Amino acid sequence: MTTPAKSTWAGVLRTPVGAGAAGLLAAVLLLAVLAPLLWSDQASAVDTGRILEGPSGDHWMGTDGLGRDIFFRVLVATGLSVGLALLATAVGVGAGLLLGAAPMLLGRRAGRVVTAAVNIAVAFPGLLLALFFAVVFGVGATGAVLAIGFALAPAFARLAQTLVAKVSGLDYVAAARIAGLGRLRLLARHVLPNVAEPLVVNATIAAGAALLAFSGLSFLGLGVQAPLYDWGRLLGDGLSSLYVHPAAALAPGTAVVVAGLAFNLFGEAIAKGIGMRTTPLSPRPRARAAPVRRPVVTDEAKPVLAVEGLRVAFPGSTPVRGVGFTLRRGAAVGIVGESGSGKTLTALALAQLIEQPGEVSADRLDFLDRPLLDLPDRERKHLLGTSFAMVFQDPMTSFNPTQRIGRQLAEVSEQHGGLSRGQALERAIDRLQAVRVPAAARRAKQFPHEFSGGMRQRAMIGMGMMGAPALIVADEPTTALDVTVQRQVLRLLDSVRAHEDVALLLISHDITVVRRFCERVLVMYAGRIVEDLPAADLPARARHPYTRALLAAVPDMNTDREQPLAVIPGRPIDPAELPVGCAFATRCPLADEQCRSADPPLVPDEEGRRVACWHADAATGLPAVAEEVRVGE
Ligand SMILES: Nc1ncnc2c1ncn2[C@@H]1O[C@H](COP(=O)(O)OP(=O)(O)OP(=O)(O)O)[C@@H](O)[C@H]1O
Repeated sequence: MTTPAKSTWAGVLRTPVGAGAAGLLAAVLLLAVLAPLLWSDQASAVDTGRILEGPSGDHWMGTDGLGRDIFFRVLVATGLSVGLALLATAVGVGAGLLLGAAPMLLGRRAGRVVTAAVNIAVAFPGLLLALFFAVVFGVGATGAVLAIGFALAPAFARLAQTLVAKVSGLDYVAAARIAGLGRLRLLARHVLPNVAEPLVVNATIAAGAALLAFSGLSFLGLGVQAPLYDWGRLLGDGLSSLYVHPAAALAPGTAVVVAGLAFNLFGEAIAKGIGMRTTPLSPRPRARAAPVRRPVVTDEAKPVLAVEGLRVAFPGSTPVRGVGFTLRRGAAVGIVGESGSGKTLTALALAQLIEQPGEVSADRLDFLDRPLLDLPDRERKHLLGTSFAMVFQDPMTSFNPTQRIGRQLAEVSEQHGGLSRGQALERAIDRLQAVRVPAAARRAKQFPHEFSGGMRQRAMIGMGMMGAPALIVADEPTTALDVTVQRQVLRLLDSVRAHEDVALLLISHDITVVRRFCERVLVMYAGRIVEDLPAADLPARARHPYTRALLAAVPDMNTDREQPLAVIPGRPIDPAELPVGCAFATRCPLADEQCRSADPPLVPDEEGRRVACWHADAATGLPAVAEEVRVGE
């Protein structure tokens, strides 16, 4: 597990509460180690002549029923009290982590059973659980450690579950999955280090609670047994003579309160410190307050993205089969195709977001001239985090509903751009302004639900621009929006592309959108690119029967509204049941025996246009505008 960055600790220690709590905790821990070594003899020395004496110069806190010095006994008891409390906390955190990570390690079904059990256990009061386990494990220190440990476990399991689930959904964990890491390694290398901070903070606070619980069990006679003694036992012993000699109970009681406070205050101070963090935990590049500039310097003539033979395979199907294209700075390329043609999987594969059991392979997948599939995790994460922006279909699920928009945008620059919290927030406001969110400074403080759909999508684009993106992949970015807002968002993407010199890959099922905003169009069918042509060539020079059918299915102002809408006959192909020949053959008016027996290759012509059809030349005779083809006619 990684510990919080040095600067965070330094920050915590600089605050008065942090410094006080740290000093107090250090004293308690030091005493726990040294007191049993230094004063054990004085603490156990019996003096029958001075039984139950009150405080005096010889015995600052008086003596107990055997004339032993209470002050020394309280000091020596620090070792057992703190040691056992820490042990119980370790048991609780360990068991909690195991239970919390179970859904990730065991898979969905077994994970659900564990989660249900944890949910039930969390509902029981901790002290009740501790008493129950104390009875199960028997009276004594070991039993009490296990009892308190297991009583703490459900809360830690719940916390670990939430944290693990949150981190598991992050891009870099998905990326690590694609890199083929096993579940255990994924947990150890990518998940646990990222959930360590809140767990450590909670464990510190829980240690205070364990100390209290342990004293309680010992006080009740269920914990530490004679001749051993901890604060709880001393408290129990002292209580019997409370009216004669209150110091005998007050001294161990005060020790419990002070030590408990030390753990609690220190835990709270760290929590606050983490919240006030002014530098990212990792990685920490040298960049300072200056606006984030392009982190990867590339030869402008080189493509931003070069893809060859991209494949996405799942057990039993290969929904993306050999996709290849290049994208240059400032260029806009569109991918169109019906639902299920593999557009989204292509985008996810580019962003390294395909999850197991899916597998991505490619003859070439170079982003900013770096082979994405071969880069070390950390480098790939940084490269994608700074230069690759993704705008998803549903603006509602793109943001964390519990965090303010500005904070979510700022996080990107804190993580990857090396900006401080304040600087990152300033940049977030600037980016929100850039994507034309009105009153950006005020809006930055709002939660996602306070934004309209279009504004959320603009904020998402703004988030993509927190770094210096070289590529924006927008997957159906306007599907969830109404028509006027759709236009605004598309225009915004277009202006970002033009002004920031960013490459844009626009994915849509709507060929008219792609035609309008992109200079090149890739038409996908059954996981392959079947045609690649300049948008200006649509509709006249489209040579694939599928492209022409897509165009023909788009109604326009001249479409006769009395007639049923045109559709492409037949159904899209299931990637698990691909035919031997051309996948479009069953729906194609030009299909013949050759089409049914051999899949046509994607062939470029002298102008760089590519088409995969045995009858590409004949296809230009097919209708490509809506009123020319109607189902049922
Ligand atoms: N996790 C998965 N496991 C197996 N098959 C999948 C998985 N995800 C997607 N597919 C299949 O891959 C094919 C392509 O899916 P993809 O989401 O890329 O299509 P799309 O063209 O983006 O369609 P839409 O516009 O509906 O999102 C579909 O047939 C889909 O069923």
